Amino acid sequence: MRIVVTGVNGQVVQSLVERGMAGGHVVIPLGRPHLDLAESDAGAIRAALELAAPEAIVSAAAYTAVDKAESEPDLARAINATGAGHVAEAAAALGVPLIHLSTDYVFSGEGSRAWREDDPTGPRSVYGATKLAGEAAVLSACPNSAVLRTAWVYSPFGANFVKTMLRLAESRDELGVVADQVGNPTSALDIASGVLAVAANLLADPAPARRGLFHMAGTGETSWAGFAEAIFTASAARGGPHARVNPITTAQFPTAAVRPANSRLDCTRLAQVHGIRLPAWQASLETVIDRLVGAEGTQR
Ligand SMILES: NC(=O)C1=CN([C@@H]2O[C@H](COP(=O)(O)OP(=O)(O)OC[C@H]3O[C@@H](n4cnc5c(N)ncnc54)[C@H](OP(=O)(O)O)[C@@H]3O)[C@@H](O)[C@H]2O)C=CC1
Ligand SMILES: Cc1cn([C@H]2C[C@H](O)[C@@H](COP(=O)(O)OP(=O)(O)O[C@H]3O[C@@H](C)C(=O)[C@@H](O)[C@H]3O)O2)c(=O)[nH]c1=O
Repeated sequence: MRIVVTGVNGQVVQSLVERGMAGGHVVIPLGRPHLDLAESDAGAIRAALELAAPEAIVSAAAYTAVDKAESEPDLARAINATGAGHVAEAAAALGVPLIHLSTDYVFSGEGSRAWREDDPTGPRSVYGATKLAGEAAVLSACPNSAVLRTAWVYSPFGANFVKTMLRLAESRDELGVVADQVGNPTSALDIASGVLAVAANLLADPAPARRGLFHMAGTGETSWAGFAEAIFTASAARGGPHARVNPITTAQFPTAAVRPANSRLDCTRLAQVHGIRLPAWQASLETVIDRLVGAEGTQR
């Protein structure tokens, strides 16, 4: 496949390049200045994508700074909603399938059951609200699309919770980490493999049943505190940085944006329709820590 992906330095973009090339695909990252989701109009976005001659498009660029979005709602909306809609319009005009990524933060966080695709949304943050608007824009502009909601993404690339924990542990013996927000940690490398499989399925048979909204997250759940403990156990086993985790409540860790307490995603539909189930998050974490913590126990 010849896949064009929006963004260059993003976690999912870099994972797609790595997994795509390993699988014999051509993956072309398309980023600023040629494709700026905040600045480019619909015509410029379409021209940039058309020039790259995709067989499928992956929309992985987004405004992902959850707290900062609270004070930059217009920019977050321009990228996550308007920009995503323009990418979808282009995919429809070019007649190629589109895979668009979205988030667990579209949900309110109430209850304790894992969220299904048809559950009511209720974002608590600007980031979540703009991503939800992006989903609607994509689904209405490009019928041959799959919107994949994922969660708690980490990888050897970019910025993420795993790298933050390892960095903080370089200078602290103990860290307070919230224990009352629960979700599904997801490796961007696993997302990349899942995205490639969905793209191949849509190219082979774009039946309406294969399109639409899907949840795609790591198998198994934990809290941020549980995730941090697993990170430090895996890092310590390799001689890397580690700290004691002090489980705290959300109220004890004030942030600009409200995060869902229950972020669990039910990924049954993806398994039934596309035959895809991501690995257990603990196994994928080991793979990523292997790459982040060097043989001599230092952070790479
Ligand atoms: N990170 C997470 O925990 C989660 C992420 N998601 C979703 O998954 C997708 C991928 O996330 P992830 O890989 O972590 O994202 P990152 O934060 O790692 O990367 C964001 C990407 O978006 C690009 N970008 C930002 N602003 C613009 C702009 N104005 N024009 C063009 N590109 C822009 C960045 O550009 P550049 O290459 O120039 O840096 C970068 O490639 C996103 O849709 C996100 O909402 C869903 C759930 C969890
Ligand atoms: C750094 C730190 C965070 N926390 C808490 C704050 C928050 O509730 C939780 C996660 O913090 P972060 O800010 O790293 O993660 P956050 O930016 O909220 O991560 C989210 O990113 C967006 C893009 C998504 O789509 C979501 O799925 C999710 O992955 O951990 C602590 O309790 N202690 C700490 O030392």
